[in-house]
Amino acid sequence: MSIDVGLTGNIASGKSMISGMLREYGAAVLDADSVGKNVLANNVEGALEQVRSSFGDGIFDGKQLNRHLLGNLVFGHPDLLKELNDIMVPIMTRLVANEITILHRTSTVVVLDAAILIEASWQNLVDEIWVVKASKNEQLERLMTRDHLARDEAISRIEAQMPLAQKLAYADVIIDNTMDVEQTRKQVEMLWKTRLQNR
Ligand SMILES: CC(C)(COP(=O)(O)OP(=O)(O)OC[C@H]1O[C@@H](n2cnc3c(N)ncnc32)[C@H](O)[C@@H]1O)[C@@H](O)C(=O)NCCC(=O)NCCS
Ligand SMILES: Nc1ncnc2c1ncn2[C@@H]1O[C@H](COP(=O)(O)OP(=O)(O)OP(=O)(O)O)[C@@H](O)[C@H]1O
Repeated sequence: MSIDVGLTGNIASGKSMISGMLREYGAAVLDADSVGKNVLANNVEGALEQVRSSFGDGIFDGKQLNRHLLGNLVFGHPDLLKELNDIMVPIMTRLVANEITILHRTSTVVVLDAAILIEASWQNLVDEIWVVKASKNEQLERLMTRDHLARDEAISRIEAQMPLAQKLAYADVIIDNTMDVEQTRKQVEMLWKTRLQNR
């Protein structure tokens, strides 16, 4: 029997690191950030044109979308983030659902790595929800380092997301990533062995 795991948690909490570990054990991983990037890079269903007509030419360098500028715009303004989500989420939902079906042709375990899993109602696409826990300070430090963001840019990205406490209410499994990487790896190894390995 196959299984779909929705791996969520807030920005820079460690989802990609954990999905990378699950991939090493044998899971197929679908990264929602990559799906979103593909939608805009390839103008899937006219998304890029919709973004230009909603947000204007100021976030483009010629024909090229400046993702950093769009991020600075929407993450500071909930109404604008909603406008972007209204364009992106329906398109991404179709792609994510389709991709999960395709991945199941070759893998029994599929992990959907998505910060917006609950916000996008993708909990309906998976069997279990795993939530990664990190403190806001850890998110902030890791985000500034990873994405070379200024403190205020990083804070606005963190504050734009559904609070962790709300996500935890949906959790079948909680992964504590507040310690060092080895402590997290031990939890992931145990979860693989007890919940996924024999699928
Ligand atoms: C606003 C955009 C252009 C900023 O691009 P940028 O390259 O700076 O960031 P990137 O896409 O790598 O996202 C970084 C992180 O931001 C957070 N994030 C991204 N989009 C959202 C969103 N709509 N709501 C809440 N958090 C988000 C996630 O934690 C994500 O991992 C981009 O994030 C985007 O197109 N977002 C809408 C599509 C989407 O929801 N993607 C995320 C799926 S999890
Ligand atoms: N326990 C940890 N200790 C130290 N650094 C960590 C730990 N966990 C993750 N990191 C680092 O923090 C950064 C953020 O982790 P990661 O990219 O996995 O987060 P994410 O949840 O996938 O973020 P996003 O929502 O933006 O996709 C990475 O540079 C990662 O190497």
